Amino acid sequence: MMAKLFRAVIMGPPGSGKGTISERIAQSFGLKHLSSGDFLRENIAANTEAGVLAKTYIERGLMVPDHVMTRLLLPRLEEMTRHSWLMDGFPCTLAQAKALNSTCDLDLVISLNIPYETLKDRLSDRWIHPASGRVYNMGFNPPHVQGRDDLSGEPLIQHDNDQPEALVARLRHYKDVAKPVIDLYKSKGILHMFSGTETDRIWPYINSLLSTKIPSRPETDTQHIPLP
Ligand SMILES: Nc1ccn([C@@H]2O[C@H](COP(=O)(O)OP(=O)(O)OP(=O)(O)O)[C@@H](O)[C@H]2O)c(=O)n1
Ligand SMILES: Nc1nc2c(ncn2[C@@H]2O[C@H](COP(=O)(O)OP(=O)(O)O)[C@@H](O)[C@H]2O)c(=O)[nH]1
Repeated sequence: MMAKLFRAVIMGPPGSGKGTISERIAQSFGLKHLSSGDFLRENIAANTEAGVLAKTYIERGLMVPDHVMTRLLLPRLEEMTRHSWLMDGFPCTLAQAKALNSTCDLDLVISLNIPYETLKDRLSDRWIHPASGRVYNMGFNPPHVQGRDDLSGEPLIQHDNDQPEALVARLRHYKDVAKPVIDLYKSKGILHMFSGTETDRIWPYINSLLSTKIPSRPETDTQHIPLP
Protein backbone atom coordinates (compact mmCIF):
# COMPACT_ATOMS: atom_id res chain seq x y z
CA MET A 1 0.00 0.00 0.00
CA MET A 2 1.18 3.54 -0.74
CA ALA A 3 2.21 5.30 2.45
CA LYS A 4 1.53 9.00 2.62
CA LEU A 5 2.82 11.17 5.39
CA PHE A 6 0.39 13.44 7.17
CA ARG A 7 1.34 16.89 8.48
CA ALA A 8 -0.94 18.97 10.65
CA VAL A 9 -0.82 22.05 12.84
CA ILE A 10 -3.01 22.89 15.83
CA MET A 11 -3.56 26.54 16.73
CA GLY A 12 -5.45 28.30 19.48
CA PRO A 13 -5.03 30.79 22.30
CA PRO A 14 -3.30 29.82 25.54
CA GLY A 15 -5.49 27.34 27.41
CA SER A 16 -7.59 26.40 24.38
CA GLY A 17 -6.66 22.74 24.75
CA LYS A 18 -3.98 22.37 22.07
CA GLY A 19 -1.79 20.18 24.26
CA THR A 20 -4.72 18.10 25.54
CA ILE A 21 -6.19 17.53 22.07
CA SER A 22 -2.77 16.90 20.51
CA GLU A 23 -2.19 14.07 22.97
CA ARG A 24 -5.53 12.51 21.98
CA ILE A 25 -4.73 12.85 18.28
CA ALA A 26 -1.28 11.35 18.79
CA GLN A 27 -2.79 8.38 20.64
CA SER A 28 -5.69 7.77 18.28
CA PHE A 29 -3.94 8.33 14.97
CA GLY A 30 -0.29 7.65 15.67
CA LEU A 31 0.93 11.08 14.64
CA LYS A 32 4.00 12.34 16.44
CA HIS A 33 3.05 15.24 18.72
CA LEU A 34 5.58 18.04 18.40
CA SER A 35 5.22 20.82 20.95
CA SER A 36 7.16 24.02 20.30
CA GLY A 37 7.05 24.81 24.02
CA ASP A 38 8.53 21.42 24.95
CA PHE A 39 11.13 21.79 22.25
CA LEU A 40 12.10 25.23 23.56
CA ARG A 41 12.38 23.84 27.10
CA GLU A 42 14.57 20.96 25.89
CA ASN A 43 16.89 23.42 24.17
CA ILE A 44 17.03 25.60 27.25
CA ALA A 45 17.84 22.59 29.43
CA ALA A 46 20.56 21.48 26.99
CA ASN A 47 22.00 25.01 26.84
CA THR A 48 22.05 25.11 23.05
CA GLU A 49 22.86 28.47 21.48
CA ALA A 50 19.25 29.02 20.41
CA GLY A 51 17.99 27.72 23.77
CA VAL A 52 20.07 30.24 25.70
CA LEU A 53 18.75 33.01 23.46
CA ALA A 54 15.13 31.82 23.73
CA LYS A 55 15.37 31.70 27.51
CA THR A 56 16.03 35.45 27.73
CA TYR A 57 12.62 36.07 26.12
CA ILE A 58 10.58 33.36 27.84
CA GLU A 59 11.81 34.48 31.27
CA ARG A 60 10.39 37.92 30.57
CA GLY A 61 7.09 36.44 29.37
CA LEU A 62 7.84 37.50 25.78
CA MET A 63 7.44 35.67 22.52
CA VAL A 64 10.64 34.26 21.11
CA PRO A 65 11.52 36.13 17.86
CA ASP A 66 10.64 34.51 14.56
CA HIS A 67 14.21 33.93 13.43
CA VAL A 68 15.02 32.04 16.65
CA MET A 69 11.87 29.92 16.43
CA THR A 70 12.43 29.02 12.80
CA ARG A 71 16.11 28.29 13.37
CA LEU A 72 15.14 25.93 16.17
CA LEU A 73 12.17 24.19 14.62
CA LEU A 74 12.64 23.95 10.87
CA PRO A 75 15.76 21.76 10.96
CA ARG A 76 13.92 19.50 13.38
CA LEU A 77 10.97 19.19 11.00
CA GLU A 78 13.27 18.65 8.03
CA GLU A 79 14.75 15.67 9.87
CA MET A 80 11.32 14.11 10.17
CA THR A 81 11.09 13.04 6.55
CA ARG A 82 9.68 9.63 7.52
CA HIS A 83 7.23 10.78 10.17
CA SER A 84 3.67 11.99 10.21
CA TRP A 85 3.37 14.78 12.74
CA LEU A 86 1.12 17.26 14.48
CA MET A 87 2.75 20.54 15.46
CA ASP A 88 1.42 22.41 18.50
CA GLY A 89 2.44 26.02 19.18
CA PHE A 90 4.16 26.73 15.87
CA PRO A 91 3.66 28.67 13.64
CA CYS A 92 2.55 31.54 15.84
CA THR A 93 3.11 34.39 13.41
CA LEU A 94 2.73 34.96 9.68
CA ALA A 95 6.51 35.02 9.24
CA GLN A 96 6.74 31.60 10.95
CA ALA A 97 3.88 30.26 8.80
CA LYS A 98 5.62 31.43 5.62
CA ALA A 99 8.88 29.84 6.72
CA LEU A 100 7.06 26.58 7.46
CA ASN A 101 5.39 26.74 4.04
CA SER A 102 8.72 26.78 2.32
CA THR A 103 9.73 23.61 4.18
CA CYS A 104 6.66 21.43 3.84
CA ASP A 105 3.10 21.18 2.61
CA LEU A 106 0.60 20.97 5.43
CA ASP A 107 -2.41 18.70 5.01
CA LEU A 108 -4.58 20.23 7.69
CA VAL A 109 -4.78 23.00 10.29
CA ILE A 110 -6.99 22.82 13.37
CA SER A 111 -7.88 26.12 14.99
CA LEU A 112 -9.54 26.17 18.42
CA ASN A 113 -11.93 28.99 19.24
CA ILE A 114 -12.66 29.06 22.98
CA PRO A 115 -14.38 31.86 24.96
CA TYR A 116 -12.26 34.08 27.17
CA GLU A 117 -14.02 33.14 30.44
CA THR A 118 -13.31 29.47 29.77
CA LEU A 119 -9.64 30.13 29.07
CA LYS A 120 -9.32 32.19 32.23
CA ASP A 121 -10.87 29.47 34.40
CA ARG A 122 -8.79 26.69 32.86
CA LEU A 123 -5.46 28.47 33.05
CA SER A 124 -5.83 29.65 36.61
CA ASP A 125 -6.25 25.96 37.43
CA ARG A 126 -3.47 24.63 35.17
CA TRP A 127 -0.61 22.77 36.83
CA ILE A 128 2.43 21.66 34.90
CA HIS A 129 5.20 19.13 35.39
CA PRO A 130 8.08 21.27 34.12
CA ALA A 131 10.44 18.43 33.17
CA SER A 132 7.97 16.61 30.88
CA GLY A 133 5.45 19.33 29.98
CA ARG A 134 2.59 17.11 31.30
CA VAL A 135 -0.42 19.26 31.99
CA TYR A 136 -3.10 18.88 34.68
CA ASN A 137 -6.21 20.74 35.68
CA MET A 138 -7.55 20.35 39.18
CA GLY A 139 -11.11 19.84 37.89
CA PHE A 140 -10.73 18.35 34.41
CA ASN A 141 -7.75 16.02 34.71
CA PRO A 142 -6.35 16.14 38.25
CA PRO A 143 -3.14 14.29 39.15
CA HIS A 144 -3.55 11.08 41.16
CA VAL A 145 -1.75 12.71 44.09
CA GLN A 146 -2.46 16.39 44.63
CA GLY A 147 0.45 18.61 43.51
CA ARG A 148 2.51 15.68 42.15
CA ASP A 149 3.20 14.43 38.61
CA ASP A 150 1.57 11.02 37.97
CA LEU A 151 4.64 9.39 36.46
CA SER A 152 7.61 10.90 38.26
CA GLY A 153 5.96 11.96 41.55
CA GLU A 154 7.79 15.28 41.20
CA PRO A 155 6.12 18.56 42.24
CA LEU A 156 3.83 20.41 39.83
CA ILE A 157 4.11 24.14 39.27
CA GLN A 158 1.92 26.97 37.98
CA HIS A 159 3.11 29.61 35.48
CA ASP A 160 2.74 33.24 36.49
CA ASN A 161 1.62 34.07 32.96
CA ASP A 162 -1.34 31.67 33.35
CA GLN A 163 -2.85 33.96 35.97
CA PRO A 164 -5.75 36.23 34.93
CA GLU A 165 -3.67 39.44 35.17
CA ALA A 166 -1.31 38.26 32.42
CA LEU A 167 -3.95 36.50 30.37
CA VAL A 168 -5.71 39.50 28.84
CA ALA A 169 -2.49 40.74 27.28
CA ARG A 170 -1.54 37.24 26.10
CA LEU A 171 -4.91 36.77 24.44
CA ARG A 172 -4.84 40.15 22.76
CA HIS A 173 -1.41 39.35 21.43
CA TYR A 174 -2.56 35.92 20.23
CA LYS A 175 -5.51 37.44 18.36
CA ASP A 176 -3.33 40.01 16.62
CA VAL A 177 -0.64 37.62 15.47
CA ALA A 178 -2.86 34.61 14.73
CA LYS A 179 -5.35 36.40 12.46
CA PRO A 180 -3.12 36.61 9.36
CA VAL A 181 -1.98 33.01 9.95
CA ILE A 182 -5.58 31.81 10.10
CA ASP A 183 -6.39 33.83 6.96
CA LEU A 184 -3.46 32.25 5.16
CA TYR A 185 -4.57 28.70 6.00
CA LYS A 186 -8.18 29.56 5.16
CA SER A 187 -7.09 30.75 1.74
CA LYS A 188 -5.25 27.46 1.22
CA GLY A 189 -8.46 25.56 2.09
CA ILE A 190 -6.86 23.55 4.91
CA LEU A 191 -8.25 25.37 7.96
CA HIS A 192 -10.79 23.67 10.24
CA MET A 193 -12.15 25.77 13.09
CA PHE A 194 -13.71 24.23 16.24
CA SER A 195 -15.59 26.27 18.83
CA GLY A 196 -16.84 25.34 22.29
CA THR A 197 -16.20 25.37 26.00
CA GLU A 198 -15.40 21.69 26.59
CA THR A 199 -12.65 19.60 25.07
CA ASP A 200 -14.75 16.45 25.45
CA ARG A 201 -17.46 17.95 23.24
CA ILE A 202 -15.04 19.26 20.61
CA TRP A 203 -13.00 16.08 20.45
CA PRO A 204 -15.61 13.90 18.61
CA TYR A 205 -15.73 16.44 15.76
CA ILE A 206 -11.95 16.50 15.45
CA ASN A 207 -11.84 12.73 15.71
CA SER A 208 -14.34 12.27 12.90
CA LEU A 209 -12.62 14.85 10.68
CA LEU A 210 -9.30 13.07 11.09
CA SER A 211 -10.93 9.68 10.56
CA THR A 212 -11.85 10.81 7.06
CA LYS A 213 -8.19 11.70 6.41
CA ILE A 214 -6.19 9.05 8.25
CA PRO A 215 -7.02 5.59 9.59
CA SER A 216 -7.50 5.55 13.37
CA ARG A 217 -5.44 2.37 13.79
CA PRO A 218 -1.94 3.07 12.60
CA GLU A 219 -0.02 0.09 11.30
CA THR A 220 2.98 -1.25 13.17
CA ASP A 221 5.19 1.58 11.98
CA THR A 222 3.25 4.53 13.36
CA GLN A 223 5.54 6.93 11.57
CA HIS A 224 4.03 5.99 8.21
CA ILE A 225 0.38 6.80 8.05
CA PRO A 226 -1.19 5.12 5.02
CA LEU A 227 -4.03 7.05 3.49
CA PRO A 228 -7.04 5.11 2.25
N1 LIG B 1 5.81 29.76 18.57
C1 LIG B 1 6.14 29.99 19.88
C2 LIG B 1 5.87 29.04 20.89
C3 LIG B 1 6.27 29.31 22.19
N2 LIG B 1 6.91 30.48 22.46
C4 LIG B 1 7.40 30.81 23.82
O1 LIG B 1 7.55 29.63 24.59
C5 LIG B 1 6.80 29.71 25.80
C6 LIG B 1 6.32 28.35 26.22
O2 LIG B 1 5.63 27.72 25.15
P1 LIG B 1 4.33 26.82 25.42
O3 LIG B 1 4.58 25.83 26.47
O4 LIG B 1 3.81 26.36 24.08
O5 LIG B 1 3.44 27.96 25.83
P2 LIG B 1 2.49 28.42 26.91
O6 LIG B 1 2.90 29.82 27.28
O7 LIG B 1 2.27 27.42 27.99
O8 LIG B 1 1.28 28.56 25.92
P3 LIG B 1 -0.04 27.78 25.93
O9 LIG B 1 -0.64 28.36 27.15
O10 LIG B 1 -0.65 28.15 24.62
O11 LIG B 1 0.22 26.29 26.09
C7 LIG B 1 5.72 30.73 25.48
O12 LIG B 1 5.16 31.34 26.61
C8 LIG B 1 6.48 31.72 24.59
O13 LIG B 1 7.27 32.59 25.37
C9 LIG B 1 7.14 31.39 21.46
O14 LIG B 1 7.69 32.46 21.72
N3 LIG B 1 6.75 31.15 20.18
N1 LIG C 1 -12.21 22.29 32.82
C1 LIG C 1 -11.63 21.94 31.66
N2 LIG C 1 -10.30 22.00 31.55
C2 LIG C 1 -9.75 21.64 30.37
C3 LIG C 1 -10.53 21.19 29.28
N3 LIG C 1 -9.68 20.90 28.24
C4 LIG C 1 -8.42 21.16 28.69
N4 LIG C 1 -8.47 21.58 29.98
C5 LIG C 1 -7.38 22.02 30.86
O1 LIG C 1 -7.12 23.37 30.52
C6 LIG C 1 -5.74 23.69 30.60
C7 LIG C 1 -5.23 24.16 29.25
O2 LIG C 1 -5.20 23.06 28.34
P1 LIG C 1 -3.92 22.81 27.43
O3 LIG C 1 -4.15 21.55 26.68
O4 LIG C 1 -2.68 22.97 28.23
O5 LIG C 1 -4.07 24.05 26.40
P2 LIG C 1 -3.01 24.81 25.47
O6 LIG C 1 -2.49 25.96 26.28
O7 LIG C 1 -3.85 25.29 24.32
O8 LIG C 1 -1.98 23.79 25.08
C8 LIG C 1 -5.06 22.42 31.13
O9 LIG C 1 -4.97 22.54 32.54
C9 LIG C 1 -6.04 21.30 30.71
O10 LIG C 1 -5.95 20.18 31.57
C10 LIG C 1 -11.96 21.13 29.44
O11 LIG C 1 -12.73 20.77 28.55
N5 LIG C 1 -12.44 21.52 30.65
